Amino acid sequence: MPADLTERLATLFQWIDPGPDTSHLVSDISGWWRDPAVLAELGPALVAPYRAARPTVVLAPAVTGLLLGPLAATALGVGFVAAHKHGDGRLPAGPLTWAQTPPDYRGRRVDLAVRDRHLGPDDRVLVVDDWVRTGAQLRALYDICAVRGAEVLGTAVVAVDCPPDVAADLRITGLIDAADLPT
Ligand SMILES: O=P(O)(O)OC[C@H]1O[C@H](OP(=O)(O)OP(=O)(O)O)[C@H](O)[C@@H]1O
Ligand SMILES: Nc1ncnc2[nH]cnc12
Repeated sequence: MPADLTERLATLFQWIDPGPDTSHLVSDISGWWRDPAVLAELGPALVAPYRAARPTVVLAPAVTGLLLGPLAATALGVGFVAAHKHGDGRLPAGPLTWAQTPPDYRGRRVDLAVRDRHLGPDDRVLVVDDWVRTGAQLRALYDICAVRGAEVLGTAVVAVDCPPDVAADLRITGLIDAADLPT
């Protein structure tokens, strides 16, 4: 993890109390996008561990992945594929491959879909996301890649908040350990 970037990610992060109707704090990562130097460095830092494996495409889930994925893809000079969530009202038309997640960090099972024409057997896929807790969404993305015959190289996230065995199993690299974010 690049030490200077990691430090700035921590400085720009906040936990927010959404108000009296909510029992838990929510993460606010908007400061990462607002800082021009961090925004410019995120893509190159995320993809650095995977360059040698020559990914052909970056895959990321809605909604935050739609921001981070293209930063990573442009850093590599490859294209970007979005994974859409059922229920967000913006399902794409045409042939799709679906997978359902195990229960995620909110206890939800999420249905994710990827356009078939954008992912295939010639692809070596780098998955990108902002945060990983249970790995549920990543597992569904890996399932979709398997159905499409694409090879998953691993996942690059900003904040690693999962047990080490999950990180090892899913080949996750990160820019900051969530334990190092301010409380
Ligand atoms: O490891 P997991 O338990 O799967 O949790 C991590 C996922 O959950 C968050 O997304 P969320 O569904 O909250 O969507 P968002 O990007 O719209 O915030 C985060 O962006 C990851 O995709
Ligand atoms: N964005 C996020 N994704 C997963 N787990 C989280 N915990 C706090 N914020 C989170």
